[in-house]
Amino acid sequence: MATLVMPPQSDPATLAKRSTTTPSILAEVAASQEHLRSRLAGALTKPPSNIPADSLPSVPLIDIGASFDPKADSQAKNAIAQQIRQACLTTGFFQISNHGISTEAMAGVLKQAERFFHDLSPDQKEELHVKHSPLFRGYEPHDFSYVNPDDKLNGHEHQHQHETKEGFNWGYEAGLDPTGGDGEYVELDGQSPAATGPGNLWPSEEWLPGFYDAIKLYYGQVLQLARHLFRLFALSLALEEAYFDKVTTHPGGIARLLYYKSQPAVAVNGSTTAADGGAARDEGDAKLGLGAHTDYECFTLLLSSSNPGLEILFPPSPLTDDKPVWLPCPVRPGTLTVNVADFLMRWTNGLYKSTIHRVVSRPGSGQRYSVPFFFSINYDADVEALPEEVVGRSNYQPIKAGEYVLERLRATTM
Ligand SMILES: O=C(O)CCC(=O)C(=O)O
Ligand SMILES: [Fe+2]
Repeated sequence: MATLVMPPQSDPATLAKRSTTTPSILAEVAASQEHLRSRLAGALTKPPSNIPADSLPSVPLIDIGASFDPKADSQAKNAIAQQIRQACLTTGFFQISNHGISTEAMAGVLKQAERFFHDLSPDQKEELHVKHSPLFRGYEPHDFSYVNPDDKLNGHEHQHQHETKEGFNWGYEAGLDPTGGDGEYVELDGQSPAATGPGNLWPSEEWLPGFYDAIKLYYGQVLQLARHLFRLFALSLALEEAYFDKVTTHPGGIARLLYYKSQPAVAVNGSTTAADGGAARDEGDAKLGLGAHTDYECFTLLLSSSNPGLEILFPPSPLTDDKPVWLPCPVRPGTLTVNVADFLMRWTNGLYKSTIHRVVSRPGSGQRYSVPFFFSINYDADVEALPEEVVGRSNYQPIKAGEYVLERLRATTM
C-alpha cells in the first residue's frame, strides 16, 4: 500500500499495543527512511539539457495479452516474464497493455471517483471520514495524512508543505473477491476484521447509486489481474508459475480513489503555461499532489485518468552525473502502471527495485484522478527467503507480510 503517515489499515495506537518488533526490523525501517532522504537530497528536478530525450530512461510498455491464453506455450509466457524481469531489475516500473481489465470497469471506477469527490456534500464526507475507522478506511481530506514525513517536518519552510490529494480508501473484503476468498482474511496485525473494527465505510446507495457495484467490478478484476501478474513475477524469477499462489488466497489489497485538483495556468510574459506532461518544469509554481515515497507491499497497480502528474525518481546514472533524476511517467491511455513495492524488494533480496515516486500538479494541469491498488500476499503468511539460487543468500529475516507493512507505517506515525 501507499506510504501514509496515518496507516490505512489500522489505528496506530491500537495496533502499537498489539505486536512486538525485533530490533533488526526497526533498523531496516530506519534504513529505508534514510535511503529516501539521501535520494531526495541529491535529486535533479530535470535532466541535464545536453542529454537527448531518447537516451533518458523511461517506463517500458509490456503487452501481457498472450499470457492469458490457456494454450499459450511456455515460451510466450516466459518472453513476457523476461520483460517484466528487466523492468524490475532497473526501476521496478512498467506499464501493461492487454491486461484484461474491461474498459467498462476502468471508466466506471474513474467516474465514481469524480462523483465521490464532487457530488457528496461536506456532511456526507464527514460521515465517511477516516477518523471514524480504526482501519483508516473512508474519506481522507487532503491534509489528513502526509506520505513523506519530511514534507511534514519541514512544515511551512517547505515549498511543498501540503499535499493536494484527497482520497477514499477501502480494503479487501471477501465479497469483493471474485473467488469468494478462503474465509481466512486477517488485517495487518493478524486479527480477523471483526476483531479490528467495522471494516470498509461505503457511501450509501441513496447518496451515490451504483457506486459500490462499480467499485466491486473494478476491484474484482484488478485483484484477479494482480494474482495473474504474481504468477508472471514467479516465472520472471525462474520460480514455478504457481509458487506464490498459496499466499494469495486472502491477500492484502488496499485500494484508493485519489483526486488531485487542477492548478491554474501561470502567466509568463503575457502567455500562459499549459499542462505538458512535465516538460515545463518550473518547480516554484508546482504543487505537491502526493509526497515522494515508495509503496510498501508487493506491487502496485495504478489506473489513472489521462492527465499527467506521476513522476518517478530514476536511479543515478552516468548520463545524469550519477544523480537521481525526476522524470514524468508516460501517460498511455488504457494501460495500467505497475511498480514493485518495498516488501517484494526485500523478499527478492534487493534484486527487484522499489522506486521513489510522487505526484506533482504543474500550472495548467487539469484535474487528475487515480486508483492505486496495493497488492500484498496474505498478511498472516510467514515469509521465508526465496531460494538462494534465485536471489542469493538473503540479508533479511523471515517475517509476516502484515508485520512488515505495519512497522513501515509506524515509522511515519510516531
Ligand atoms: O496518484 C497517483 O498517480 C500515484 C499514487 C501513489 O503513488 C500512491 O498512492 O502510492
Ligand atoms: Fe505510490
